[in-house]
Amino acid sequence: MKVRKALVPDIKSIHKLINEFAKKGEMLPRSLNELYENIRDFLVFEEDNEIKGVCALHILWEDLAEIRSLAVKRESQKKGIGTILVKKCLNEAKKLGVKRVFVLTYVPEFFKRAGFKELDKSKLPQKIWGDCIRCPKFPECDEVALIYEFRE
Ligand SMILES: CC(=O)SCCNC(=O)CCNC(=O)[C@H](O)C(C)(C)COP(=O)(O)OP(=O)(O)OC[C@H]1O[C@@H](n2cnc3c(N)ncnc32)[C@H](O)[C@@H]1OP(=O)(O)O
Repeated sequence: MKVRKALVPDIKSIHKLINEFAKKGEMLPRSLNELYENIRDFLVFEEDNEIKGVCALHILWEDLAEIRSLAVKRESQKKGIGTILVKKCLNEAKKLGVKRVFVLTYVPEFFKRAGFKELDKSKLPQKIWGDCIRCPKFPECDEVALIYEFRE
């Protein structure tokens, strides 16, 4: 078992994993193009030569990053993989010097267990809404915003 940076040959598996959940409305879809362009944001959880989980950390501004596209294969859920991936992304954000990491999600309870606090979406800077125009739900966003702040 290992968590590692995603590689180009992983993208098709990552695409399938994310979009299976996206088809059911559980998370936002990602195109192959977006995945290749942002590959350096992605971590994968690999076990028995299979990608069982994926998560991305996207830096947005001097003091703000976003955790995106977290997905764990249905049969591998509830074994701690999602938490491991989120913690790795938070560690990376800390190392990079980012002070706050937010998520937009339909599973706020999972992120609360990982130390995130719920936040009024309107408190997030305008900059983050740039990507929302491509979201199928725009402008009726029903995701919950949560934030993780590192202590000084
Ligand atoms: C920013 C975004 O990307 S939001 C998109 C999130 N992704 C999805 O919703 C896609 C479908 N869901 C999944 O892939 C997974 O269920 C995930 C990623 C949400 C959770 O991954 P898992 O590996 O199952 O989580 P993990 O085993 O680390 O669970 C940690 C804790 O959260 C709880 N938890 C897991 N999923 C959920 C959930 N959907 N709602 C509430 N609590 C949850 C677990 O019960 C566990 O609690 P415990 O510590 O008391 O036992």
